[in-house]
Amino acid sequence: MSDDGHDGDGDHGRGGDHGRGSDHGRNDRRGDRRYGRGTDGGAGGGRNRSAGHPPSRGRKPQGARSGQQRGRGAGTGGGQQRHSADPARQVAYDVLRAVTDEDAYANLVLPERLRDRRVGGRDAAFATELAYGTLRWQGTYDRIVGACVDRALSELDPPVLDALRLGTHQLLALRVPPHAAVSTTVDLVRRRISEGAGRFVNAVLRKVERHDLDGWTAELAPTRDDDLAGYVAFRHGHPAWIVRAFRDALGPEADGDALEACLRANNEPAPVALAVRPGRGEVSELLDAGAEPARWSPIGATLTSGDPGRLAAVRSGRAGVQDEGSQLVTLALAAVPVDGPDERWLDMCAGPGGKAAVLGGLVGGQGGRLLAVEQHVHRARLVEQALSGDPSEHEVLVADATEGPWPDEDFDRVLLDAPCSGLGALRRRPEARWRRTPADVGELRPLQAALLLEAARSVRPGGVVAYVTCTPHLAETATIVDDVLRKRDDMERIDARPYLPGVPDLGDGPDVQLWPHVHGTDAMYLALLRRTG
Ligand SMILES: C[S@@+](CC[C@H](N)C(=O)[O-])C[C@H]1O[C@@H](n2cnc3c(N)ncnc32)[C@H](O)[C@@H]1O
Repeated sequence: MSDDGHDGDGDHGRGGDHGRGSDHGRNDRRGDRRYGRGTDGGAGGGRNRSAGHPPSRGRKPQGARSGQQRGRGAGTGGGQQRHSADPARQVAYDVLRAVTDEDAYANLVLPERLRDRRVGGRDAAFATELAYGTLRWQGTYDRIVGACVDRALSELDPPVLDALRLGTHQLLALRVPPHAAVSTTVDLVRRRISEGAGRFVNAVLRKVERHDLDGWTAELAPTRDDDLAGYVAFRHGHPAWIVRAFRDALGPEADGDALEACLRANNEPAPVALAVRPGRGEVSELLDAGAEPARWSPIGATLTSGDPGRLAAVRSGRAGVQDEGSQLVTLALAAVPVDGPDERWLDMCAGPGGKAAVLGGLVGGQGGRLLAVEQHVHRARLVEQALSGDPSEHEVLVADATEGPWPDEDFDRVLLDAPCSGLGALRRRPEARWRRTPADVGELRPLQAALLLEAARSVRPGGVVAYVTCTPHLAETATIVDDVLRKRDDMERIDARPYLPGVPDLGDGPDVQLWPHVHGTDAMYLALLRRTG
């Protein structure tokens, strides 16, 4: 797991539960069998061709599948299932089931399931592509599956729907031969659910197979000219409201191609970015261990293969996993000149502590101290861990930072890495785009504004505040800053761009918006504000 708050810790918002989503309750519908009532009729007349499948990876001899009704085995891969010859698909299906039924986070569940089923190497890579790809494209696949069945998707048994999504991904996005995509999915459904469900899935996937993604786009999506957001939402597997938010944030000059490039980047795996903790580690150590230099961050490196946990620097806490965008915005705050003392730094929303670990080292290097505040105890513990071994003076405080228990004007620099929708880190959270809603953004706004007002109260005249989010949504970024500046005429925006030296394409300023398709980072937003009086 990353130690960066934006890198897949599963919570960009209010510090919820780890390992499963807590923000959107789901009905547990296990055991509710609503796929085709014992036949394949629900698919609208598809033939049951399962008996005629060509041999493919993962098929067992017929005799191994006696007693097909697997009862509760349709769940998330409990221990009773028989060993399968197709471990990658089993793992991917386990992950989809956990995400659907338990609101789990795929990036946390996948490594567990790979370990449980002892899947490694190329199978692990294939399982990851299957699970992450299926989750990313879920909305598009649901539209396609919906066009191939004669009932509402909500009437399908969730384990069956997950299997249909998995089969659809193989048919439309991977180079799996169609017969193998269908037969392996049907085989999996027979083992994990029932013969009847297998027939149903067979019939539906035979219909999905009729078109490729372009064909389905032509059939189901609006045209690009009529409705750009609707078209690219379907074509790139995003909800339309998120597409519109990205389009607004990209700005009026950005054309449809830029929007599509941005969405395409959200569908690519993020690189494993590392940062050394100032005062504790050296980039050279990461490079000696096989990492490559980061493009711009002087404390960064990129691991092109392998597990970061194997690096001694990471294991010892001299370095951590942290998106390069997170590094750049943190370093920018530290680089702005301030007149007078520069000894007291505040990180208002510190959990799990990636940026605090960088700030602690930097302020410690000049003899100052860091106060790291986090509202949730379990996340405050992670901040402690991130800062443990840091020789500088620091304190971790569990508190609500909207009501900080410190005097006015107490700090020279303040980082507000605000709880946000996390739409800038969709690369890392494959299911997140379908869980988030516009209402989440609306709910976060008052908290973001209250925290920024508190940051303004906390910084001394001449001191500087960094307002950071891992979302480009304008309702969480520039408009929050605008609102607060209207209330605080003793705060002014600073042009942030010079404090990200060498980073190209930073727009017209004064705020900075990084982009996955332009900078290869998460879509981090940074506004720098100086207190003038
Ligand atoms: C985006 S994350 C911060 C990531 C962190 N800066 C890092 O780099 O690791 C936002 C954090 O703010 C915390 N938080 C939310 N509301 C808060 C509040 N009112 N006071 C303090 N912390 C809060 C959340 O629990 C979450 O850990």
